[in-house]
Amino acid sequence: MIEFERVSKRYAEGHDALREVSVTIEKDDMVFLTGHSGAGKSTLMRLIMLMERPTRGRVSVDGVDLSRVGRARIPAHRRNIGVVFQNHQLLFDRPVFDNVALPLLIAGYDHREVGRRVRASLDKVGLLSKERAMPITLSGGEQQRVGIARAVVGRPKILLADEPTGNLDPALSAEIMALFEAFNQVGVTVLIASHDLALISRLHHRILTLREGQLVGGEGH
Ligand SMILES: Nc1ncnc2c1ncn2[C@@H]1O[C@H](COP(=O)(O)OP(=O)(O)OP(=O)(O)O)[C@@H](O)[C@H]1O
Repeated sequence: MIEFERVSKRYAEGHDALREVSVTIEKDDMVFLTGHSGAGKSTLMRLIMLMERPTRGRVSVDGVDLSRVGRARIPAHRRNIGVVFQNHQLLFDRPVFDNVALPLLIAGYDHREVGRRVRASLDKVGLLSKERAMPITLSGGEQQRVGIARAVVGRPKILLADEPTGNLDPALSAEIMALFEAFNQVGVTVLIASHDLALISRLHHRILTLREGQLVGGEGH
Protein backbone atom coordinates (compact mmCIF):
# COMPACT_ATOMS: atom_id res chain seq x y z
CA MET A 1 0.00 0.00 0.00
CA ILE A 2 1.19 3.49 -0.86
CA GLU A 3 -0.10 6.35 1.24
CA PHE A 4 0.29 10.10 0.79
CA GLU A 5 -0.84 12.23 3.72
CA ARG A 6 -1.05 15.96 2.99
CA VAL A 7 2.14 15.83 0.97
CA SER A 8 3.62 19.02 -0.44
CA LYS A 9 6.81 19.34 -2.44
CA ARG A 10 8.52 22.63 -3.10
CA TYR A 11 11.68 22.53 -5.19
CA ALA A 12 14.60 24.78 -4.34
CA GLU A 13 13.50 27.37 -6.90
CA GLY A 14 10.36 27.92 -4.84
CA HIS A 15 7.93 26.20 -7.15
CA ASP A 16 5.20 24.08 -5.52
CA ALA A 17 5.23 20.86 -7.52
CA LEU A 18 2.74 19.11 -5.17
CA ARG A 19 0.29 20.71 -2.77
CA GLU A 20 -1.40 18.85 0.11
CA VAL A 21 -1.78 15.60 -1.79
CA SER A 22 -3.58 12.88 0.17
CA VAL A 23 -4.24 9.55 -1.47
CA THR A 24 -4.15 5.84 -0.69
CA ILE A 25 -3.24 3.27 -3.31
CA GLU A 26 -4.08 -0.26 -2.17
CA LYS A 27 -1.81 -3.21 -2.73
CA ASP A 28 -3.89 -4.75 -5.50
CA ASP A 29 -4.63 -1.44 -7.27
CA MET A 30 -3.76 -0.39 -10.78
CA VAL A 31 -4.02 3.38 -10.93
CA PHE A 32 -3.48 5.97 -13.64
CA LEU A 33 -2.05 9.38 -12.87
CA THR A 34 -2.86 12.13 -15.29
CA GLY A 35 -2.66 15.90 -15.57
CA HIS A 36 -1.08 18.63 -17.66
CA SER A 37 2.64 18.88 -18.27
CA GLY A 38 4.22 20.11 -15.03
CA ALA A 39 1.20 19.06 -12.90
CA GLY A 40 3.46 17.02 -10.61
CA LYS A 41 3.10 13.45 -11.89
CA SER A 42 6.80 12.68 -12.02
CA THR A 43 7.36 14.37 -8.68
CA LEU A 44 4.77 12.12 -7.05
CA MET A 45 6.57 9.07 -8.44
CA ARG A 46 9.99 10.36 -7.40
CA LEU A 47 8.73 10.69 -3.81
CA ILE A 48 7.70 7.02 -3.82
CA MET A 49 11.14 6.02 -5.12
CA LEU A 50 12.89 8.29 -2.62
CA MET A 51 14.52 10.26 -5.41
CA GLU A 52 13.00 13.26 -3.64
CA ARG A 53 11.76 13.96 -0.12
CA PRO A 54 8.53 15.85 0.63
CA THR A 55 8.69 19.38 1.98
CA ARG A 56 5.66 18.63 4.18
CA GLY A 57 3.44 15.65 4.86
CA ARG A 58 4.12 11.93 4.92
CA VAL A 59 4.62 9.25 2.29
CA SER A 60 4.50 5.64 3.42
CA VAL A 61 4.91 2.35 1.61
CA ASP A 62 3.66 -0.88 3.19
CA GLY A 63 3.21 0.97 6.45
CA VAL A 64 6.78 2.29 6.52
CA ASP A 65 7.03 6.06 6.85
CA LEU A 66 9.61 6.90 4.18
CA SER A 67 11.01 9.76 6.26
CA ARG A 68 12.44 6.96 8.45
CA VAL A 69 14.25 5.36 5.53
CA GLY A 70 17.75 6.83 5.60
CA ARG A 71 20.21 7.02 2.72
CA ALA A 72 21.77 3.66 3.48
CA ARG A 73 18.40 1.91 3.14
CA ILE A 74 17.31 3.59 -0.09
CA PRO A 75 18.73 0.81 -2.36
CA ALA A 76 16.78 -1.83 -0.40
CA HIS A 77 13.63 0.30 -0.66
CA ARG A 78 14.12 0.69 -4.44
CA ARG A 79 14.45 -3.06 -4.91
CA ASN A 80 10.73 -3.25 -4.12
CA ILE A 81 9.94 -0.86 -6.95
CA GLY A 82 10.23 -1.44 -10.69
CA VAL A 83 10.39 1.67 -12.87
CA VAL A 84 9.51 2.06 -16.55
CA PHE A 85 10.40 5.24 -18.45
CA GLN A 86 9.01 6.66 -21.68
CA ASN A 87 12.34 6.57 -23.49
CA HIS A 88 13.10 3.18 -21.89
CA GLN A 89 16.74 4.16 -21.22
CA LEU A 90 18.20 0.94 -22.61
CA LEU A 91 21.92 0.37 -23.09
CA PHE A 92 22.13 0.29 -26.88
CA ASP A 93 25.57 -1.32 -26.99
CA ARG A 94 24.40 -4.36 -25.00
CA PRO A 95 22.03 -7.16 -26.00
CA VAL A 96 18.53 -7.51 -24.59
CA PHE A 97 19.63 -10.12 -22.03
CA ASP A 98 22.25 -7.80 -20.51
CA ASN A 99 19.79 -4.91 -20.34
CA VAL A 100 17.28 -6.96 -18.39
CA ALA A 101 19.97 -8.54 -16.19
CA LEU A 102 21.39 -5.20 -15.08
CA PRO A 103 19.35 -4.66 -11.89
CA LEU A 104 20.12 -8.22 -10.73
CA LEU A 105 23.84 -7.82 -11.39
CA ILE A 106 23.84 -4.59 -9.40
CA ALA A 107 22.01 -6.37 -6.57
CA GLY A 108 24.65 -9.14 -6.59
CA TYR A 109 22.61 -12.17 -7.72
CA ASP A 110 24.56 -15.25 -8.80
CA HIS A 111 24.84 -16.10 -12.49
CA ARG A 112 22.40 -18.99 -12.65
CA GLU A 113 19.70 -17.10 -10.82
CA VAL A 114 20.26 -14.12 -13.15
CA GLY A 115 19.78 -16.33 -16.22
CA ARG A 116 16.67 -17.95 -14.81
CA ARG A 117 15.04 -14.68 -13.82
CA VAL A 118 15.96 -12.79 -16.98
CA ARG A 119 14.43 -15.51 -19.14
CA ALA A 120 11.30 -15.63 -16.98
CA SER A 121 10.89 -11.85 -17.39
CA LEU A 122 11.50 -11.91 -21.13
CA ASP A 123 8.97 -14.72 -21.41
CA LYS A 124 6.34 -12.64 -19.60
CA VAL A 125 6.73 -9.77 -22.06
CA GLY A 126 6.85 -12.12 -25.09
CA LEU A 127 10.50 -11.52 -25.98
CA LEU A 128 12.22 -14.74 -25.02
CA SER A 129 13.39 -15.28 -28.59
CA LYS A 130 15.12 -11.86 -28.61
CA GLU A 131 17.51 -12.31 -25.70
CA ARG A 132 20.62 -12.02 -27.93
CA ALA A 133 19.21 -9.19 -30.10
CA MET A 134 20.63 -5.70 -29.86
CA PRO A 135 18.00 -3.12 -28.83
CA ILE A 136 18.51 -1.06 -31.99
CA THR A 137 17.15 -3.96 -34.07
CA LEU A 138 13.86 -3.99 -32.11
CA SER A 139 10.71 -1.99 -32.77
CA GLY A 140 9.67 0.79 -30.38
CA GLY A 141 7.07 -1.45 -28.78
CA GLU A 142 9.60 -4.26 -28.32
CA GLN A 143 12.11 -1.86 -26.81
CA GLN A 144 9.48 -0.72 -24.34
CA ARG A 145 8.78 -4.35 -23.45
CA VAL A 146 12.49 -4.85 -22.74
CA GLY A 147 12.21 -1.87 -20.39
CA ILE A 148 9.27 -3.55 -18.67
CA ALA A 149 11.12 -6.88 -18.39
CA ARG A 150 14.00 -5.03 -16.75
CA ALA A 151 11.58 -3.30 -14.35
CA VAL A 152 10.02 -6.58 -13.19
CA VAL A 153 13.10 -8.82 -13.19
CA GLY A 154 13.68 -8.24 -9.47
CA ARG A 155 10.02 -9.14 -8.75
CA PRO A 156 9.09 -5.74 -7.33
CA LYS A 157 5.93 -5.24 -5.29
CA ILE A 158 5.31 -1.88 -6.99
CA LEU A 159 5.60 -0.93 -10.64
CA LEU A 160 5.84 2.76 -11.54
CA ALA A 161 5.66 3.86 -15.17
CA ASP A 162 6.13 7.43 -16.39
CA GLU A 163 4.47 7.90 -19.81
CA PRO A 164 5.29 4.31 -20.85
CA THR A 165 3.33 4.58 -24.11
CA GLY A 166 4.39 8.11 -25.02
CA ASN A 167 6.09 7.15 -28.28
CA LEU A 168 3.81 4.29 -29.31
CA ASP A 169 0.80 4.06 -31.60
CA PRO A 170 -2.62 3.16 -30.11
CA ALA A 171 -2.43 -0.60 -30.80
CA LEU A 172 1.03 -0.94 -29.26
CA SER A 173 0.01 1.29 -26.35
CA ALA A 174 -2.93 -1.01 -25.62
CA GLU A 175 -0.58 -4.03 -25.66
CA ILE A 176 1.75 -2.36 -23.18
CA MET A 177 -1.20 -1.54 -20.88
CA ALA A 178 -2.35 -5.17 -21.09
CA LEU A 179 1.09 -6.22 -19.87
CA PHE A 180 0.80 -3.90 -16.89
CA GLU A 181 -2.65 -5.36 -16.17
CA ALA A 182 -1.19 -8.87 -16.20
CA PHE A 183 1.43 -7.88 -13.61
CA ASN A 184 -1.26 -6.21 -11.53
CA GLN A 185 -3.33 -9.40 -11.62
CA VAL A 186 -0.50 -11.33 -10.00
CA GLY A 187 -0.35 -8.88 -7.12
CA VAL A 188 1.89 -6.02 -8.24
CA THR A 189 0.70 -2.52 -7.34
CA VAL A 190 0.81 -0.50 -10.59
CA LEU A 191 0.92 3.29 -10.94
CA ILE A 192 1.13 4.73 -14.46
CA ALA A 193 1.50 8.41 -15.37
CA SER A 194 -0.06 9.07 -18.75
CA HIS A 195 -1.37 11.93 -20.86
CA ASP A 196 -3.28 9.51 -23.06
CA LEU A 197 -6.81 10.10 -21.76
CA ALA A 198 -8.44 8.24 -24.64
CA LEU A 199 -6.49 5.11 -23.77
CA ILE A 200 -6.73 5.24 -19.98
CA SER A 201 -10.44 6.05 -19.89
CA ARG A 202 -11.12 2.85 -21.85
CA LEU A 203 -9.34 0.71 -19.28
CA HIS A 204 -11.60 1.21 -16.24
CA HIS A 205 -8.97 1.64 -13.58
CA ARG A 206 -8.93 4.41 -11.05
CA ILE A 207 -7.67 7.73 -12.46
CA LEU A 208 -5.92 10.30 -10.27
CA THR A 209 -5.84 13.77 -11.80
CA LEU A 210 -3.31 16.40 -10.79
CA ARG A 211 -3.72 20.07 -11.60
CA GLU A 212 -0.93 22.44 -10.63
CA GLY A 213 0.20 20.06 -7.91
CA GLN A 214 -3.22 19.38 -6.43
CA LEU A 215 -5.28 16.23 -6.74
CA VAL A 216 -8.55 17.19 -8.39
CA GLY A 217 -9.98 13.75 -9.05
CA GLY A 218 -9.69 10.19 -7.79
CA GLU A 219 -8.37 11.09 -4.34
CA GLY A 220 -9.18 9.11 -1.20
CA HIS A 221 -9.75 5.38 -1.77
N1 LIG B 1 14.34 18.97 -9.93
C1 LIG B 1 13.50 19.99 -10.06
N2 LIG B 1 13.85 21.24 -9.65
C2 LIG B 1 13.01 22.26 -9.76
N3 LIG B 1 11.76 22.20 -10.25
C3 LIG B 1 11.35 21.00 -10.67
C4 LIG B 1 12.18 19.83 -10.61
N4 LIG B 1 11.48 18.78 -11.10
C5 LIG B 1 10.28 19.26 -11.45
N5 LIG B 1 10.19 20.59 -11.19
C6 LIG B 1 9.02 21.45 -11.41
O1 LIG B 1 7.95 20.90 -10.64
C7 LIG B 1 6.73 20.94 -11.38
C8 LIG B 1 6.17 19.54 -11.53
O2 LIG B 1 7.01 18.79 -12.39
P1 LIG B 1 6.78 17.25 -12.71
O3 LIG B 1 7.94 16.82 -13.54
O4 LIG B 1 6.49 16.52 -11.46
O5 LIG B 1 5.45 17.33 -13.60
P2 LIG B 1 4.81 16.28 -14.59
O6 LIG B 1 3.35 16.31 -14.32
O7 LIG B 1 5.50 14.97 -14.43
O8 LIG B 1 5.12 16.89 -16.00
P3 LIG B 1 5.38 16.18 -17.43
O9 LIG B 1 4.06 15.61 -17.83
O10 LIG B 1 5.81 17.32 -18.29
O11 LIG B 1 6.44 15.16 -17.19
C9 LIG B 1 7.07 21.62 -12.72
O12 LIG B 1 6.77 22.98 -12.59
C10 LIG B 1 8.56 21.41 -12.85
O13 LIG B 1 9.14 22.43 -13.60
